[in-house]
Amino acid sequence: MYNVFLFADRLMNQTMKTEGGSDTAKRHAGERAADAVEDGTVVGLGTGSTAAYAIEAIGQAVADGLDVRAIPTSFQSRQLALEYDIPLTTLDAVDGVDLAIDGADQVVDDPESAAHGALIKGGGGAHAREKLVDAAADRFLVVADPSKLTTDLDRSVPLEVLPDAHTVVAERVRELDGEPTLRDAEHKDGPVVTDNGNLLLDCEFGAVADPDALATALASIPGVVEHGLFVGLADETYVGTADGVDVRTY
Ligand SMILES: O=C[C@H](O)[C@H](O)[C@H](O)COP(=O)(O)O
Repeated sequence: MYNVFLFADRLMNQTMKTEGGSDTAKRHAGERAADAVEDGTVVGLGTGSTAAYAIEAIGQAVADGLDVRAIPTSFQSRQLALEYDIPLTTLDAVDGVDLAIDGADQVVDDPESAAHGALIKGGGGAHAREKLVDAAADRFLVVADPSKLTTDLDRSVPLEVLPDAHTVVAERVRELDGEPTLRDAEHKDGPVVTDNGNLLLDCEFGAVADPDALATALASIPGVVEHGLFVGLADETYVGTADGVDVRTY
């Protein structure tokens, strides 16, 4: 019972991080994604309030006998996996990742666009390890509620940067017509420090016309550990609704 309250408390904190979005929709997306986890496989556990519902459902399946090994993408997802007794492993201890389930801050939902299925991630600062695991997976399944769908990626793009590099990276972002802001912590003086000991720059570019080109430009800046543009990585998005789930396949 204690674990249930702890989970609910954590989930509430995660949910407060996101603007909008229905918990019912998130739960539907997460639970349906957990159904895709097959016996005997390696699964990547994403981060955030939507992925947390998938982790909860995988935990229940494990309690019912499902055999999986999971690779968490953050301190948060590792803690949830431990609470649910989901067996854990690491990327360097497995031959591959069968399936990764992860949330997103924005998902391009426009079949006419070359960017259909492109994502912005990193609202929780976890995108570096998320990209590592999501990109390694044979199948990357995004879980989202309808508030995440967009025709243009127009939220700020998070960059995880080496601490010494934040001013020089910020200057390079301005040269790309972006406006960088060092992410401040809410319950600590100073900046957010990621799970990897780095800092975060949230970079406003307006509506990103060519996510692939911006991703290439950001990746080439020395000191950038990882950016939050996920282009060409997602295989499917499960969009939770009040009644069920709509599936996008790319
Ligand atoms: O760094 C955080 C991750 O990229 C999350 O997956 C993303 O922020 C979505 O989180 P949520 O499902 O809470 O909106």
